[in-house]
Amino acid sequence: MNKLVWSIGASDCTGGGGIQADLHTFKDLGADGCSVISAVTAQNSATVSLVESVSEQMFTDQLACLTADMQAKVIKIGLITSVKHVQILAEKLAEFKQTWAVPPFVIYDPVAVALTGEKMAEEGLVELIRTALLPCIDLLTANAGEVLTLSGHALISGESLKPAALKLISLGCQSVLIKGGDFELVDKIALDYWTDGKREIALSSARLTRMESHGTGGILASAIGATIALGYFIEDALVVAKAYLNQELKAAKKLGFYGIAHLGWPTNKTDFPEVVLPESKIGYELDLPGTLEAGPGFASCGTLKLGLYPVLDSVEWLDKVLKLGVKTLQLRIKDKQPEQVEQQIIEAIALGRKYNARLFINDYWQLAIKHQAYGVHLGQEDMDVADLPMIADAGLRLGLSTHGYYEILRAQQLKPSYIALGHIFPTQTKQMPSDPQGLSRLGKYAQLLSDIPTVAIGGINLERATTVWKTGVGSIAVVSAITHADSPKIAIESFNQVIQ
Ligand SMILES: Cc1ncc(COP(=O)(O)OP(=O)(O)O)c(N)n1
Ligand SMILES: Cc1nc(C(=O)O)sc1CCOP(=O)(O)O
Ligand SMILES: [Mg+2]
Repeated sequence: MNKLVWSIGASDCTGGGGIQADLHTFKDLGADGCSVISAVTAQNSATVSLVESVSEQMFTDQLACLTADMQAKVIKIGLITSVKHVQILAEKLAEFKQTWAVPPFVIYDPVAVALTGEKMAEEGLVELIRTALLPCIDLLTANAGEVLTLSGHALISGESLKPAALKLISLGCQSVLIKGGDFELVDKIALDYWTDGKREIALSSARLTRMESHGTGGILASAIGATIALGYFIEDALVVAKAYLNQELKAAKKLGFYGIAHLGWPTNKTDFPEVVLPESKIGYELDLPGTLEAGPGFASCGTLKLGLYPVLDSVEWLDKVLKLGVKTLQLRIKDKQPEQVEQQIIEAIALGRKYNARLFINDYWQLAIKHQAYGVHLGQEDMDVADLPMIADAGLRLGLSTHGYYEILRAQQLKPSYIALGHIFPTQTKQMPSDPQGLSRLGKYAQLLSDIPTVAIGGINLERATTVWKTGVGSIAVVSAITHADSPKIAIESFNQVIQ
C-alpha cells in the first residue's frame, strides 16, 4: 500500500516545526515521508532571524524528482513565502490531480499567512493563495488568525465558525478544519470544527496550556495526513490527529521551545477527544445539525463478554441456536414493512425470554419497544432517525454499529449497552461501503473500549476466530459462519471453544 506523504514547506532549524517535525510525525504514525523544501528559516525560541526561499528551479526540480518515482498519497503543505512558489504549486497540484493514477489528497496548513508584508509572507501572497491555491486543496487547516486573513470572517462566537468555513469552501477548497488553538469559545476547551459543506464534526478536548509550545498546528495537519495515508477516512484522521497532539503536548520537553514529544500511535483513551453532540451546550453554540444527545445511557447487559453472537433472519434459526445454548443473538430481517415482521418479532421475543437469552432486534425499534424486547441493534443511519431517549426510557438495551474511530467516539457519548466494530474481514452477507478494517485496527478499538462490551462483526469464521478473540473484543457476531455451516451445532461448539 502506498502510504507516502510529501511535506512541502520550510526547514525549521529548531526541529520543532516545519519539514523536520512533519517527517518525524509521518514516521511516528507509520506513514512514509518525503520533503519539498520551499524555504530555509533561521529561528529559535526568541526570534525568526532569516527566511530564504529556495530558487524556483530548486523548488520545481524537487517536485519533478519526486513525481518521477515517489508519488504521494497525501501532500501536506506548510509555510510557503514566495508568490512564485504558490504559482508553481497551484499549477503542479492541478496537474497531479489530473494525471496521477491516484490523485493525491492535499492538506494545506496556511502557516504565516496572517503575517502578510512581514518577513514570512510576500506582498500579494494571500490573494494568490485565495484564488489559485485554495481550489487545489482537499483540507484547509486554519486557526482563527488564518481564517480571518483568508476569509475575512472574525471568529467571535460559536455561530461564527460555520459561515467562515463555508466562505473558505466557496473559495474552492473541499473541506475546512478550524483549529481552536488560538481562541477559546468555551472555557478550558480546545475545540476543533470541521465541515465539507455537507457534514459537520466538532471535537473537544481539555485545553493543554503549554504556551511556549511550537509547531503544533503543523503537527496536527501532518498527523491528519499520515492517518489518511494509512487508509483512514477523514473523520477518523481528525480524531487520531487530535489524540496524537494531546498525547504529545502532555509529554512536551523544554528545548528552547517546548518541543512536542513523538510517542507513536495514540492508544490512551484520556488523549482522545469527545465528539460534540448536536444537543449539547457546545453543539447548540455551533448550531450542529441533528438531534443526538448524551442522556443517561442504556440498560447494561450485565457483562463485558457477550460471547458468540449469531445474527439470524428467522424465528426458526433463533429457535435452533437457542436450543444449542447460545445466549446472545439477533433477529435481523431486512427491508420489510413493520406489519410483515411484527408476528416474527413477537415470537422471537418470547423465545428469547424462554431461554433467558439476550435477544436484540435489528432496525425495528418501535416494535421492539412495543413488545418489550431485551434489546435493539441500530446502525449509524438508524441512530439519526430513531428515538433513542424512548428506547432508553423503555428500559431496552441498545447495541450500535460503528466502522472507525469517529463513529466509535460518537457512539460512546450515547452510552450504549455495547458497541459493534465492523466489518473486520471481507463479507458476502452485506454490501459494505468501505474496506475491511482488519485485526490491527480491531485491536486498537478494543483497547480504547475496555470498559464497554464490544462486538466484532464481518467475515469472521472459525479459522479467524482465535485471532479475533485475542484482540480483546468481548463478543464475535457471525451470520454465514453459522447459517452456511454444514453443521451449525459443530460450528457453535467450535466457536465456544475459542471464546472462553
Ligand atoms: C452485532 C451487529 N453489528 C453490526 C450490525 C450491522 O447493523 P446495521 O449497521 O444496522 O446494518 P444492518 O444489519 O441493519 O444491515 C448488526 N446487525 N449486528
Ligand atoms: C450485518 C453486518 N454488519 C456488518 C457491519 O460491519 O456493520 S458486517 C455484517 C455481515 C456479517 O455477516 P458475516 O458474518 O456473514 O460476514
Ligand atoms: Mg440496522
